[in-house]
Amino acid sequence: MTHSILVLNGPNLNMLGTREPSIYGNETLAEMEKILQALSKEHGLGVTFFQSNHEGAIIDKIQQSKNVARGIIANLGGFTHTSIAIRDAFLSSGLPVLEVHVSNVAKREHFRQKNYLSDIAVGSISGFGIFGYQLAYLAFLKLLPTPPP
Ligand SMILES: O=C1C[C@@](O)(C(=O)O)C[C@@H](O)[C@@H]1O
Repeated sequence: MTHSILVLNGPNLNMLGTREPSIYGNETLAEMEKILQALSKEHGLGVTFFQSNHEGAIIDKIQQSKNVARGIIANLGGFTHTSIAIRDAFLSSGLPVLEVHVSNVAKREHFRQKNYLSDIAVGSISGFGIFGYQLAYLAFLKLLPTPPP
């Protein structure tokens, strides 16, 4: 869908709801998608979803989103801390990116403090569970000009 926000989730985020609930909570990706779809209906800014456990598939999706999506809400999971290639794909797309993390990454292990996305993102939301995706969507409503250019 053109002129939409792409919600892009990386590895292991398909396991939300059952994955380490003490860290990531009990809510699922499907529940998050339902909430954002309702927001999209209310506000008229389209939303599409993509999740992959594969770095190349994520890069392909970002490349395909150039001149199609209006912005990306991205939770890259573990790739946040490792992937220069995904960072490069975002830069090449020219799309505004809002970073989301379900857990508060700043409070966690040292190896999670390396982040290849945050300095090229418009902003980052971390530690609010799946509510973070909602916050990012609302931020895009503020940031993007209406109607689309
Ligand atoms: O997979 C994830 C999930 C995460 O991105 C989050 O949403 O809190 C944080 C990452 O460090 C981790 O590898």
